[in-house]
Amino acid sequence: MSFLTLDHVSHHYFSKNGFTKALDNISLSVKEGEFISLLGPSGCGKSTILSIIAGIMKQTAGDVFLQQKLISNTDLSIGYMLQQDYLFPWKTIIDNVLLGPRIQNQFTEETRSRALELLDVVGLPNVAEKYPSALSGGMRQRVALVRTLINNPKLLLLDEPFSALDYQTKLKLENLVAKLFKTYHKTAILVTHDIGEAIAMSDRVFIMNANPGSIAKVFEVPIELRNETPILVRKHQKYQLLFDKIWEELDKKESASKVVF
Ligand SMILES: Nc1ncnc2c1ncn2[C@@H]1O[C@H](COP(=O)(O)OP(=O)(O)OP(=O)(O)O)[C@@H](O)[C@H]1O
Repeated sequence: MSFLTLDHVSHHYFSKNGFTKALDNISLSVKEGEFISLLGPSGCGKSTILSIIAGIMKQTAGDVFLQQKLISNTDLSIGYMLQQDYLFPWKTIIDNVLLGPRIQNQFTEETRSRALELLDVVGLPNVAEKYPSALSGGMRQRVALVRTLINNPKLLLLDEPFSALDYQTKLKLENLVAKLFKTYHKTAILVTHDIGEAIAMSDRVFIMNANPGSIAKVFEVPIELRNETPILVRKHQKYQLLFDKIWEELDKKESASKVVF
């Protein structure tokens, strides 16, 4: 049964620059516990899809269902993680993590214990009373991950969460997130420009067309790759084969948009 369903979703923006048809008739479904990635040329509507699922923006047409219920803008069962960590510099790490539950009047001592436990799980056992400026980019992004997980969301939306990090830190965080999400059986949608990251973390990879955004092709990641860590998966022959196929598909789109290198 589908956990998340997008049913003929279209979206148009109206701005001072005019009318943009961002999404055209997107239909997809994600199973519970599944990890999918969205890959596609810049401007194909990946972030627009996440904003609609998160309930931040209302689509122009179509419906979005989470566990068969229409998504509302107050749905706390959806967590959203972005490229920037958006930690408040004047608040300690623990206060940053607990900000959401406090605003939602859901703070209890149990929430605090859970926050400390999650910081421990992501390898940050001694940072609770520190300020964000004392942490590296990778550490801050791990705090952002804890802040996203503290509400125990059923669905996680990840918008290029590792793209600002150096390569080594990025691989380590991919590893951590993949392990954590498998352990907690989380359903997730990752937006990325990195083919390797999409293959390494996902069960399925969705390739998008631009102008307007639509789903062009869906690649299933072979089961052997799904059981590997994101670091080891890159050594697999099937990884290379899938990488080449996805590259070819994306290359067609870049050529179609007349970007020549
Ligand atoms: N607030 C907005 N007002 C007007 N047009 C917008 C707005 N946000 C996005 N768009 C347009 O909608 C289309 C889809 O944008 P979106 O940011 O969802 O794409 P994306 O695939 O996430 O891009 P990128 O990979 O560059 O982050 C683009 O043509 C963009 O210019």
